[in-house]
Amino acid sequence: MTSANKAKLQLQERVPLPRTAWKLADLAVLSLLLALLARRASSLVSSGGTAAACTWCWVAALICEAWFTVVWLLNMNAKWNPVRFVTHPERLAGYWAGDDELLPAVDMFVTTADPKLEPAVVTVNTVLSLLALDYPAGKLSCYVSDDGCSAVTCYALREAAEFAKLWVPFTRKHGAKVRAPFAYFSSSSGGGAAERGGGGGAADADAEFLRAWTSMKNEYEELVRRIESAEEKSLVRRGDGAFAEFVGADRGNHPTIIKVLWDNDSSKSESDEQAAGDGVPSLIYVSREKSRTQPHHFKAGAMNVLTRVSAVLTNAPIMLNVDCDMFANNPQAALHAMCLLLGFDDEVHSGFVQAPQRFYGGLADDPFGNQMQVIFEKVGHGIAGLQGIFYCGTGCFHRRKVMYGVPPGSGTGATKALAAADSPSYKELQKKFGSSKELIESARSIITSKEAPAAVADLTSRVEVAKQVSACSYETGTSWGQEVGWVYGSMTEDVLTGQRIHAAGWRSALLSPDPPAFLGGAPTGGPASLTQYKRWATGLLEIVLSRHNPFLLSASKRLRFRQCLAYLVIDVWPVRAPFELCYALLGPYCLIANRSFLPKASEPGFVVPLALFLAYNAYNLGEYVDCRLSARAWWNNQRMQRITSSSAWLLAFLTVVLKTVGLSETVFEVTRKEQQQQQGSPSERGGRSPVAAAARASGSSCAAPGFCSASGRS
Ligand SMILES: O=c1ccn([C@@H]2O[C@H](COP(=O)(O)OP(=O)(O)O[C@H]3O[C@H](CO)[C@@H](O)[C@H](O)[C@H]3O)[C@@H](O)[C@H]2O)c(=O)[nH]1
Ligand SMILES: [Mn+2]
Repeated sequence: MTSANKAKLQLQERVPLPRTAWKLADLAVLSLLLALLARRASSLVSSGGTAAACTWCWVAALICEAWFTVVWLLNMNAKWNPVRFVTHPERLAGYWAGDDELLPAVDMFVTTADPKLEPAVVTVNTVLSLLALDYPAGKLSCYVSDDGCSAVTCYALREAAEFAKLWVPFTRKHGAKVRAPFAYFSSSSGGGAAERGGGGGAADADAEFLRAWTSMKNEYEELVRRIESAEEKSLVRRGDGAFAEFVGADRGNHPTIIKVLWDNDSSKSESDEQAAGDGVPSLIYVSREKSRTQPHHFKAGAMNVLTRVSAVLTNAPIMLNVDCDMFANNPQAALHAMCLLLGFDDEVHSGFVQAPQRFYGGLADDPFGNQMQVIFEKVGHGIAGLQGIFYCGTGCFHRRKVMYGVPPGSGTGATKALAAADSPSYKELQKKFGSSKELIESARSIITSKEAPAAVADLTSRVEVAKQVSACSYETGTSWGQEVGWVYGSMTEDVLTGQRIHAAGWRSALLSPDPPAFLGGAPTGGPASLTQYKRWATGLLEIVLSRHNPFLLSASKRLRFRQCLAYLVIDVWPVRAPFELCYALLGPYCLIANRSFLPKASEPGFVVPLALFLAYNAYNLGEYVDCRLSARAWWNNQRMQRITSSSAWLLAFLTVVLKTVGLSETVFEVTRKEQQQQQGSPSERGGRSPVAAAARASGSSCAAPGFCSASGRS
């Protein structure tokens, strides 16, 4: 083994997590389920059709219980061999011999769709946290897709680009632990010298830091104030023409608007004494063309436009995508991800790198059951041990070539020469990627894994080309939305797209550094949360009923069988609804009709359902305890599970039935994002917070500037 390979191995470790006791518990519940089925089947046979209504109940119960057993088996499979990935970003320097130039570039995508449901301040915080990541700024570019076509969002980002010139150097200089300003100012302290490690000349340094902190906080509050007072109409009317393109633009019908808000390259020529290192990453605003006559495919469509726009501008080999409300919580997130993208001997192991969804500001004990901590912990790590974690739509690093449909094995080592030899023809590329010459050339360089093409010198000079590839009609007759890019046809484009990648033979890696790489917002209200569950369930059933059904992919492509079963754990959500509802109604029905669907307490057979009830609930509660969650959270989630199943999942089931018979269409209902504070514990985040203290004193529940005033909106 070469020394380079050794260094590679050390960037990450794949650590199997032992769970012998859990496996025994899995089997115990399974045997009880089987015993229940066996007893029920045998008593049905022996009763031989006496007492018709009773038999009817028992048959229904048998069918439901058989289904529950299938669901249990699916979950068992998904959880059986969990793994964890440990990443060592500090070793990256050794890997490259300290030459940052060798780190791959990353194009970062943020999507926003509605300035009302997704306030611009939220998006701005996400963008700022990405711009301030610990990574060479010249290697990062941030693209924001605005499906809302809002001048306010564009204005907010333009202001954010200005603020970033202060913010990025500030966070780097002081080693800020979290780089979304709202989270930083609600958790850090201007007087917290300890936070920065103290050291010699501490008093002077402290005074200087306090000055810098205070002035930065003022700047941020000013930024928030400007954004919140910005008005669509007056911006558009403004004389300077900066927002001229928004005049008369209707969000469902308008030409493409692309604005280079900041070009990192230009910072190098500028003698800006503020700019530390190589300055601030580029920031590009994109509002793709919309027309009422063309489908726009919701988020998947937006992601594909960003993929193409970035291809003709910066063409980074790695793409990071986050939702507008999901900020980078760990400044080293990109470096940790690189450990997984570069750290395997064979890149097949990390076709993409996904951080589990974690939420900030969530309600205590998860009353709406939408934080899904146990699922991510148990099923997430379990699937990571199979072919790899699912793509969750946000907090994910993709290889561009994987998105372009390149199968594993091409372009590495010995096969590299081969791939170059049968480099696809211009015609083939045109058929797949569409007519743009620039896009075809950039795709060719990605597919053949040639050296990264020289970056475009001046981003603005390419805007016209970028507009061409963002047109509504660009995808017509190409492979976009099918074999290339984000896949169309499901409300859960993320699961569908990840499935295609796994079916191509790639594996994926789970990114779980401490602190978590990204934090997002979860709905804090019942209806929003149920709407979200309904959309997911709709999308999942759409997948099951399409040609992307996991069984078909497993039979015809390289989706592993156990991974296929793992996908089914979530794919069957809506299908669970009718069974769970039926079983829940059996009890009341039997009470009213004076029947029973369970053995009487005096009968010996009673012990099986009783033991199952106890074992199943103890198992579930045990999982919550294992994830350091409260019994209250367990109870809340059990309750929400019943509600979700009999409302959101059931409606999703019916929606897809209606869609299948051609009576309705499915639409993506955007989740409302709330402006709220970061609720990380101050001690964990580094010290007391004067802002929080002030907020407490004034009786306000919100500590983050700019996040209080508007919370009444939701
Ligand atoms: O037409 C649209 C609709 C949505 N979005 C964006 O898509 C993202 C996700 O939308 P959201 O309403 O927040 O949905 P969630 O249910 O919270 O999202 C989860 O589920 C989605 C699939 O249903 C995934 O795409 C997301 O990444 C995942 O976080 C947001 O950034 C939106 O701005 C668009 O860009 N265009
Ligand atoms: Mn969301």
